Amino acid sequence: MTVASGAPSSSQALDPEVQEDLKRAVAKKAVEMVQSGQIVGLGTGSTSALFIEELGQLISKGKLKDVYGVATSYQAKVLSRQAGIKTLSLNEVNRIDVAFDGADEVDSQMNLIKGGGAAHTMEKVVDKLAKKAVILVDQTKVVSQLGLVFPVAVEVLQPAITPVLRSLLALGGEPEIRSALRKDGPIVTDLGNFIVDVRFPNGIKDAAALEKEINNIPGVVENGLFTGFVQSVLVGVRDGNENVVVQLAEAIEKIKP
Ligand SMILES: O=C[C@H](O)[C@H](O)[C@H](O)COP(=O)(O)O
Repeated sequence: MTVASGAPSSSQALDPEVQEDLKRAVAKKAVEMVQSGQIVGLGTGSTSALFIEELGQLISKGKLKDVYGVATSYQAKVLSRQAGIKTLSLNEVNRIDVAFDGADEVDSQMNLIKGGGAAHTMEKVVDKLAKKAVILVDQTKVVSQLGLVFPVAVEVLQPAITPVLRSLLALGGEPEIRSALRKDGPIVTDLGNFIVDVRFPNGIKDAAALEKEINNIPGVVENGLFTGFVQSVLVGVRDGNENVVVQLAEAIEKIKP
């Protein structure tokens, strides 16, 4: 299965309303994968927010029972509460059956860039602990090479920011401390750290190696490259007839930008 021909390439922006329709269609499809009694990892971001809303509706209609969420962020926790989904902390569960999460970029190997919402550290913990991680994206997120458009988010301990910036430069990146829209100065994550966005102007050739290299820098908490463990991606696509189609890719080499 490939993403439908006629779909705009990932570099082409979609009308925001169309993109929202694709995300909604993916969220609706994804909740069909949840079963009663499951513990579900809940990602962060606009696509995950739609998933949480749809999941809450199934729970409130009684179509799903005894489902608990494990939230990856403050946002996911608040949205879950609003949607009527009970959440448990990671320390209160002995398993996560399945995690649903968004992404900023996905390549054909199902490697990801995440962290546009600065939540990638706990997302990586929850997604990797889950028996299965399902990634929810619209067609604009599918790329031929990671990093050509989106920077890699790196969560950094505040006192280590300067040496970490130096090390990221030495890796060939162009690091920039993420600043807040409505606050002067850097954003501080749910975990109390800074975020550095690192651009790699020629794209990322070996995402798995770069993920490890960045995490080896002392002072780095976690970076937004997710490599080698995702096996399911739901992609919302607008086909040649302008219909919304949701495609499930379940093996590497199955997603084409
Ligand atoms: O930190 C945020 C997350 O990694 C999000 O899952 C990612 O940025 C995708 O978000 P959205 O669904 O809003 O594009």
